[in-house]
Amino acid sequence: MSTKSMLSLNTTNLGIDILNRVDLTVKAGEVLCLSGPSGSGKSRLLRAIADLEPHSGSASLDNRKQDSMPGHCWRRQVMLVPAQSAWWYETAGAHLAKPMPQALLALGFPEEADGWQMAKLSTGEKQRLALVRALSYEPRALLLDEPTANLDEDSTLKTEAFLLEVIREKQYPVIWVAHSPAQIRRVANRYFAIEDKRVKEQEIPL
Ligand SMILES: Nc1ncnc2c1ncn2[C@@H]1O[C@H](COP(=O)(O)OP(=O)(O)OP(=O)(O)O)[C@@H](O)[C@H]1O
Repeated sequence: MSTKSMLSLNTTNLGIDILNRVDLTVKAGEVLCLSGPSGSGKSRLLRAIADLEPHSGSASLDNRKQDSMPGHCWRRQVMLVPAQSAWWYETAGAHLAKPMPQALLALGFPEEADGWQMAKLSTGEKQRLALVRALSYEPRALLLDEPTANLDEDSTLKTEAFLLEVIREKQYPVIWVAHSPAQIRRVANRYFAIEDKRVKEQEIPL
């Protein structure tokens, strides 16, 4: 059964050493793309929002504040998919909170992928599996760190289309770190870039 959460993801005066005063509001179903030079703090901003990194200021899901709950409860709701994920179990399927046959199929996995040995998966397969794992936990917001970085053009387009469909259906607020102007154009509702230690809104590239 599909459950819509319709929550907005907010940051208020959030800061880390290399980023100042980040105030973002991402509405339900909205994709906010974020770019910036290498080392400008994109991944660390996502980690701070996921409460995995010390920071000042706060983050909230509607009126529920990050610091009102234990970190692991917050992260179940505000799900970070890092550029590189850690894997604990022997098989792909063992990492999923519930069977996800449609998502696996949509991301180009064959039916038997559930039983695949993690050690044999390619980087791109792991990246797609990390998205399926995140969705299997039924989060309420997504933080995606370059989710198609290791994928070829065809898989990139497939993955974008799949994510946009899920985001629309579930109405997740999403922060999506992306470098490619073409991808930003395809997926972003709003676009921000890091400049001079600040996150600034920009025109979506033409
Ligand atoms: N725990 C830490 N304490 C202090 N500095 C750190 C820590 N972790 C990473 N850094 C530094 O913070 C900077 C920002 O790192 P981050 O991974 O957020 O960059 P990024 O914008 O995501 O870059 P890229 O596009 O290359 O992935 C880097 O210079 C990195 O070396």
